[in-house]
Amino acid sequence: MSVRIAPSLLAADFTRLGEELRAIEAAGADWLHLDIMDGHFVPNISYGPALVKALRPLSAMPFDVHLMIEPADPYLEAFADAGADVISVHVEAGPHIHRSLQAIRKLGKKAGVVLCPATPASSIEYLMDLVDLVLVMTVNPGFGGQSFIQNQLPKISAIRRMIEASGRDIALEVDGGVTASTAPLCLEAGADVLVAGTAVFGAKDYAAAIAALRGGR
Ligand SMILES: O=C(CO)[C@H](O)[C@H](O)COP(=O)(O)O
Repeated sequence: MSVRIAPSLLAADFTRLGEELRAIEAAGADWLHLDIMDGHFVPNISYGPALVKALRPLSAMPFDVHLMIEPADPYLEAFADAGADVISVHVEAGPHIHRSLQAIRKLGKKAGVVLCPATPASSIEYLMDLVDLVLVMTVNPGFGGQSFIQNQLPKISAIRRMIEASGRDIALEVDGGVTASTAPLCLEAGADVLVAGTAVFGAKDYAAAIAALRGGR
């Protein structure tokens, strides 16, 4: 299974975002992960579609937009227009997740569903035909630099089994506290996309940090 590394912009130097984006791409990053926070669904505020749009011309990497916002539906079009390739919504962020996922697909984008650490794998059982990506949060969303919640590993494995059973091409992404030490556990459990903020942007050598996360895969 190929591994894709998606550095999270949240940990980049905000005074040099264009340079940071070019640096991670040159260092071998596969995707750019963009964390959108609303100060309501999560206790933090990050940035919005205007930033996604400003960065879009600077990179050919797929833009992986993680919406930590409630409600999400009124903003899907703005992120699609801004240049997102994948748009992910939280299963906990609204009563009609099927509608949100269908709306993302209708905008011509890949649809992702995200689970907070306390949310069981079974919550997405009836969504497998509507998603192109499942994102398992291994921290409670809202902040970078938190510790990896180890008990999410069986959930990652359970979702890998659900994906295999679906027969569909669905990416399995992990986000939160992913480092060179925790990355192999995530890959062993069945993840194939790793989001890392601190472990990449906090490193002196981005290429070495990304290679360490990939672990030779
Ligand atoms: O979604 C997020 C926070 O809600 C971040 O993507 C995530 O926490 C990455 O940061 P780090 O790698 O430093 O843990």
